[in-house]
Amino acid sequence: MSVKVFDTPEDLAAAAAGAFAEKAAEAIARRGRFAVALAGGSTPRSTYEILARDYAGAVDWPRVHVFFGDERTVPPDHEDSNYRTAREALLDHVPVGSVHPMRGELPPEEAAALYVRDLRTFFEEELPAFDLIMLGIGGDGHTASLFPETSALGVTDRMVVANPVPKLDTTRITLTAPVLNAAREVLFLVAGEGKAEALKEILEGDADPREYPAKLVQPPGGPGWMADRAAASRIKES
Ligand SMILES: O=C1O[C@H](COP(=O)(O)O)[C@@H](O)[C@H](O)[C@H]1O
Repeated sequence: MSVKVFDTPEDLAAAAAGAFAEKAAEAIARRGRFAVALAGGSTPRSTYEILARDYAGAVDWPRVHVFFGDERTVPPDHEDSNYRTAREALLDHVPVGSVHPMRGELPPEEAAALYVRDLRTFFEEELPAFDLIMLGIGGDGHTASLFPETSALGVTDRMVVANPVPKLDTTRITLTAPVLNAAREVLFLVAGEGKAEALKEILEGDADPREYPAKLVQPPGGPGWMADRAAASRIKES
């Protein structure tokens, strides 16, 4: 598995923004639209800011359709909301074609069911073929809101689920592995020393995917990985 390693988180963010723009141009040239699922958490914020600042005129934004890989069960203006991060950093600044937030303010089962409906309406196919899914990882090996040893990990017959996460005493809304693995491209962004051990286990360890759920993400061609030097400090140089 090859990992692109960057000296700083800023270099990583700049490269990720460039990759986003490149994938968008390719998808729009081939299919007339770019359907992307954004990552949550803090890592991608600077990538979104660079896209808003440096790519405002360089991406055909009205043909970009924005979805989310996961959401916290909070209202859209809450500081923990993945939608809020994306809106503040990117979506308020560029004229995207459509935005599809997960409804974190609703009961999570209802939010998951609504998102399934949203995906079906947009993609009109059994499994959505996202042009790009951006993901992060947690220091515990989770990705999207697929946390270690949680019920969502074994789900193969639903696209979106409400996933109870006992250790956080909450429930998250998340795309499931079949959707992540049906994407044309998946790109992981990983920054910081706190992710180094998990990244090593995910890429080089033989632990079960139930322990490191990011291992479940295996789209055709494999996922792409971009990491800063701190996150990549324990993997074999690639
Ligand atoms: O909880 C989450 O964690 C991961 C990683 O977040 P980060 O703050 O360490 O960047 C994220 O990818 C996921 O979408 C998010 O909801």
